[in-house]
Amino acid sequence: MAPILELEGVHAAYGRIEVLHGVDLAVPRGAVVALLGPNGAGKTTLMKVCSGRLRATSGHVHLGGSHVNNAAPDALARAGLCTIPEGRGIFPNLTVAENLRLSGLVGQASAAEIYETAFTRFPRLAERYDQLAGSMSGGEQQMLAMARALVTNPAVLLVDELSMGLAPLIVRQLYDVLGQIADQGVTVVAVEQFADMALRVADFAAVMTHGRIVAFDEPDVIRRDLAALYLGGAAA
Ligand SMILES: Nc1ncnc2c1ncn2[C@@H]1O[C@H](COP(=O)(O)OP(=O)(O)OP(=O)(O)O)[C@@H](O)[C@H]1O
Repeated sequence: MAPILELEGVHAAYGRIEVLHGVDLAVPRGAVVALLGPNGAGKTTLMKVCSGRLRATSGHVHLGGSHVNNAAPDALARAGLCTIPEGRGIFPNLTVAENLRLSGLVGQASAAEIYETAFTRFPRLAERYDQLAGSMSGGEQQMLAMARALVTNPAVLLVDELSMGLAPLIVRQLYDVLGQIADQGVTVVAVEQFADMALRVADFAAVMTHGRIVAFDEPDVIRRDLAALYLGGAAA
């Protein structure tokens, strides 16, 4: 089956400094792909290119078979690509309910449908319906970010550092939910520093160092080779 998200020879830069040096990545439809790599490897930059927040200077990005290099973030969202950015992208001064209603606009769902989707998956958010998002715990905020993504009914979900600032137990629970979301047919790409957590639910893992993908394989293979890949970079 053709990959749902595919990158070919993608280069990207901040000003004159190139950060992605020819990224090739094929994300199979319905899979969970963990995108691993050391600090500064370019993982977040790759997410930005995929979600239309940074233009590739060359190369190709395909979503569902369509060429989407220069597509704007809102057009990509309508095409089924949803991003949970580093820092979660929620509105801290709005309530849980308001945050959910805003995201639902993308899919044109009613408020009742939005709440049902979000609260079925995350009952704890229902208890905090009127609470300001910024006053919730980090784990609850990440649940809200995931719920906001879910209500857009995405085909592909890009998640950047789900674990950021959270206790390992919470991270484990959130990854379990991500696995359940994937079981419903959503393709997931999860950028993660804590390789173990992401590899537990991943179908495949990609390792990025120095702006290139240096390995793509099943989690057990990547787990075994991870240290060498991080250190060697160009070894694979
Ligand atoms: N807005 C920016 N302007 C200039 N350089 C940037 C910018 N954002 C990132 N960089 C640089 O690009 C490189 C890749 O950064 P990126 O955030 O993509 O890496 P990462 O793999 O996600 O790292 P981390 O795991 O630490 O978040 C780094 O050298 C970083 O300093």
